[in-house]
Amino acid sequence: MTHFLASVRNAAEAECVLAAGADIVDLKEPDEGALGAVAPSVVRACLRTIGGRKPVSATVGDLPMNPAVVTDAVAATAELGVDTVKLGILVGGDPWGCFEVLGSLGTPADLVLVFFGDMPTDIDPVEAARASGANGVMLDTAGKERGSLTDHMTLGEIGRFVDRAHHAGLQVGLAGSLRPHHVQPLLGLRPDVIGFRGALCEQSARGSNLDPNACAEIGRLVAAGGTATEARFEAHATSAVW
Ligand SMILES: O=C[C@H](O)COP(=O)(O)O
Repeated sequence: MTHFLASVRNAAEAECVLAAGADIVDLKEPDEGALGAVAPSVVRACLRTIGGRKPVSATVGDLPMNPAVVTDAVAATAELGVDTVKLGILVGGDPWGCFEVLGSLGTPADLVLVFFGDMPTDIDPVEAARASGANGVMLDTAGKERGSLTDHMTLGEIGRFVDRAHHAGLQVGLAGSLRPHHVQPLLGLRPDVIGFRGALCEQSARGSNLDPNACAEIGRLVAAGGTATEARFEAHATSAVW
C-alpha cells in the first residue's frame, strides 16, 4: 500500500488534508524552498491539532551539508515531537560527515533522506541511509519551476531507486511537482509514500492556499491506485508508514 503524504504550512491546512484522507501530514513552508521549514511554534500547533490521528513529518529547511548545522536542525525538529524528520541532500559540503554524526545522534524521530531528481549527486542513497541511521529515502525535486520528477528521471530510473532501497529494508517516498496523471504510473513502482504540495493548491501553485477539491481528488486517486496496485503486485512487506 502506498501512503498519501500531504505537505502543509499550518494547522488549518493539516485539518484540510486529513479530511481528504492524507496518511501522513508533512509540515513544510513552501515559500522557503523545496524543503522549507515551518517555525517551531507552528510545528507545536500542528501537532496539537492533529492530535496523533496520523503520523507527522517535518522538514528542516534547505540546509548546507554542514555536520553541525544539519545535526542541530534534525535534533531540534525531532525534539518538537514529530514522528519523522526529512533532510534534503544538497550538492557540496560534507555529506558523509553529516551522515556520520546523524548516525550517532539517537533522536526520538525517524529520519528520511530526501534526494533531488533534478540535482543528482554521487551519493549512494542506501549507503547514506546506513551511515546516518535513516529508515527511509525519498525522491523529490529542488527546483519546483523546472518540471516534475518524471521530467528529470525516467520511470525505469525511479523504479530502480525504489527497488534498491526496498531491498535494503528502507521505506521509500516519491514526490516532486506530481500531478494527478503521475499517480497511477508511480504507484505501479510500489513506493511506500507518494507526496504532494503543488497539486493540492489553488491553480496548482504550491505557495497558494490549499484547494479542498484538489486535495480530495488526490486522496481518492492514491487510495484507488493503491488498491489496484496491490491487486497486480505482491504486497511489499512493510508495516510502518515510513
Ligand atoms: O514532500 C512532498 C513535497 O511537499 C512535494 O511538493 P510539490 O508537490 O510541490 O513538489
